[in-house]
Amino acid sequence: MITTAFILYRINRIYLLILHGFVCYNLHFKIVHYFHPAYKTFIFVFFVLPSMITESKQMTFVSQTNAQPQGTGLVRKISPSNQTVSAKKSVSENRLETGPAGAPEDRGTDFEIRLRDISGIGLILEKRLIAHFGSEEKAVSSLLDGNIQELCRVEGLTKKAALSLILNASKEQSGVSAGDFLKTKEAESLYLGILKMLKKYCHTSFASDYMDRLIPYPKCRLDLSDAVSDKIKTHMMLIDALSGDDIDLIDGFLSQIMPLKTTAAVKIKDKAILAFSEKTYLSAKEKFGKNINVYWVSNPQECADYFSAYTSVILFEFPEFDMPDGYDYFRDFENTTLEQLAPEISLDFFVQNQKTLISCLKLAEILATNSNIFNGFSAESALLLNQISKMDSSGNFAPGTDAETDRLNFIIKNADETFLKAAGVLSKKMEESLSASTLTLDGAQMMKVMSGVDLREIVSEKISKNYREYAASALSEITSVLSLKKEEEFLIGDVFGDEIRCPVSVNSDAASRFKKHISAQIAERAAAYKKKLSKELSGKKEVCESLVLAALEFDVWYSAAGFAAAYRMTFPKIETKSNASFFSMASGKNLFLSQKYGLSDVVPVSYSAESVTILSGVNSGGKTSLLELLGQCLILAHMGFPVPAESFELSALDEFYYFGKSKGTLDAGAFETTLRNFSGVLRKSKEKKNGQETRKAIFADELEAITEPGASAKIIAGLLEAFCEDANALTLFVSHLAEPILKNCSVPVQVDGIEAEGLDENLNLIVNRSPVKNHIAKSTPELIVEKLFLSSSGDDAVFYERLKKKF
Ligand SMILES: Nc1ncnc2c1ncn2[C@@H]1O[C@H](COP(=O)(O)OP(=O)(O)OP(=O)(O)O)[C@@H](O)[C@H]1O
Repeated sequence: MITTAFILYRINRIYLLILHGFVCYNLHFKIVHYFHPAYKTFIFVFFVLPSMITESKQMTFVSQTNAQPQGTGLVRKISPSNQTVSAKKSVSENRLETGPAGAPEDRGTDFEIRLRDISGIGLILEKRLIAHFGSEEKAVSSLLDGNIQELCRVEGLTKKAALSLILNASKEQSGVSAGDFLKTKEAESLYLGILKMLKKYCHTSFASDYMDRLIPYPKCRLDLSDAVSDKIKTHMMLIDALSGDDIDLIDGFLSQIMPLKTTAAVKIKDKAILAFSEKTYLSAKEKFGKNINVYWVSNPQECADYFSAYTSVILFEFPEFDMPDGYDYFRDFENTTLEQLAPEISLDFFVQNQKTLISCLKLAEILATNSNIFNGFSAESALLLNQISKMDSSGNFAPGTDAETDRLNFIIKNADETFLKAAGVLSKKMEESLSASTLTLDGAQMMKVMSGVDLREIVSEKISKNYREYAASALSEITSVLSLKKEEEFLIGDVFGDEIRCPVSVNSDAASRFKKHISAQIAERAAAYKKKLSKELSGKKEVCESLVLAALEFDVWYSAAGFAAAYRMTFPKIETKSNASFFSMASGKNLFLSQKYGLSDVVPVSYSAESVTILSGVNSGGKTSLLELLGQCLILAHMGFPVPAESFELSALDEFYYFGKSKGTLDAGAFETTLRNFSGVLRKSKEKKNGQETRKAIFADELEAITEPGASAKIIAGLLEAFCEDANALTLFVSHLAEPILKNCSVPVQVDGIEAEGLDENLNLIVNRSPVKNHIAKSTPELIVEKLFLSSSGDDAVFYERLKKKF
């Protein structure tokens, strides 16, 4: 009994506990009352009382705000003004407010969210999130802001998991989830179909992921959809104001924006810190070891090895032995920063994210001239853009930004070719000169040759004047082609070697000495530039991070507005007070058909209905498409989005039930499930939310397929009768059985119809896609059979003809 009591205590169910207590008491006092008399007190003090306290706390919290229980420690206070999808009460201008909106849950007032309140966050993840963000408040903010890039950096958190946490946090914040409005699987797939289309307009994965957080809100939380409407309206106005060229530019910039890459673990490979004492080694290892290799050196040989293995050596102290020259010494270890040791580290963030940052800055620049959506493009942003644009992909000068670096790079690139070319010209001149010469030796010269002196020496002497002249001209040509400075000109003096040879060759040692000198100059210049740039950019990282976040968030609303503009959508008018359940649509176009066939090929449909209606009509007349379109409009309207119609008015809803065409005819399983579903809908009709009756739309498409036609008509009639009794239900059933349903219905039900007049010369149905009010339309399947017969041949035509004869 104690065990059971304990289990009940753990699950905090006071009524079960009291029941348990009651049973125990009976058992105990009637049967085993000779047990210890303190048992009764024990049960009450240790199980009933704590349970009552906990339960009463929970009940207080639910009745107060539906927010989470207050606790100690950190929390994010959320006020309507700082919610990501702002819960700011801004009544849409399209709202027909004939009275106060349905009582929203108290989520709109200040409340607190703790990490553990968010579904999916256990103890370990809670700790990791706090460790990563520095505090629980920051972690909660990050979740509510949907900062997926940062969340993905939390240990063990995949993108999928981070997205799911963001959705859960969003749900915790608003108190509602998509499932509160979308009550059937088909309603959910309609919503997912819309999201899929919407996501195609997103330029960044951030925006695409964010779209999952845009859900249809029930009547009691339409304040949240107002915030969405406001955002989309602002961005639609922006799109209207932009020129086609600007739109192309914005689209291009947005497509370049990627999640920011972090540089925390960057390792500098060409630098090393040498320590000559254990103390310095340990401190340097701890402070800089993550980014720069640190070595404890104890002898000159080791020291020399490190000097030659690394381009740059950093010291905080000197050894007792001699060491090579060429190191960077930092006297004040404590105050030396990583950026001072390796300026390229702080530059790395800008290098790695250069494309994204430039795109964001250019986007900010273009938006600043067209709107006030971004906080203006300041002189600081312009400077930042200039600085970041000057870098190449390694943080060096980008081509065209430093004339001297460009000149030096040109030399490196063209030196070998220029030397070879000059050597070729020189050789040719020498050849010409030699072939036009004769050599006459005097007696002394002949004696020299005979005593072993090389004839080349004598020839060289003879032609040296010419050679010097030609060589000088070749060097001057090199100087001019490579735009060499005086000191560089001096360095190429021996590029053709010391001796006169023909053909003339390039002295590879001299050439590589020269190139080494030029490369050193480039490196020196790059290092100085990096140092200067990293100093200028230090402290700008946070500005850049918020700029990128702003650009990503811009993409969310800009893409949503782009989607709305592409399908010429308009904002609906939602009636929140009227007792009537209705919708009224003018010139609507099914989004899925528009996507498939193109907007201009879809015929606009107008239709309005209230309470309970049957929509009858011709096969292929567009009933399913219309029902789907109305579902799209209901969902989008409750999301705060515009709808694909010239105008759309509706009574606000809490729930949407959509039953698509049943796939299994005469399937007992499908039949039973459908009846159970409707029983659930009717049961819920009687439930109240926040003291208000639940307003719902129930759309069903050809429900008759669930069983044989006669029985179907009876079942549907029964369902419609039940819905007629519910003033809060907006019911629209598409059916080919309007007449038998009416016969079986004890209450009058409105029937509208889509009727076809025949086939046109292209065998298209001549049909008015907008239903005629109070009209039972014939299904006229014979028209479709006729169409198939006329458009086919051979065996197919024989088959269709046979069917045709049946009518
Ligand atoms: N508004 C429209 N504009 C253009 N084409 C349409 C429109 N509505 C429907 N169609 C076309 O008609 C086809 C059939 O439409 P739909 O399935 O909605 O008709 P239905 O009345 O439900 O037919 P059935 O009673 O046979 O199930 C669609 O696939 C589409 O190609």
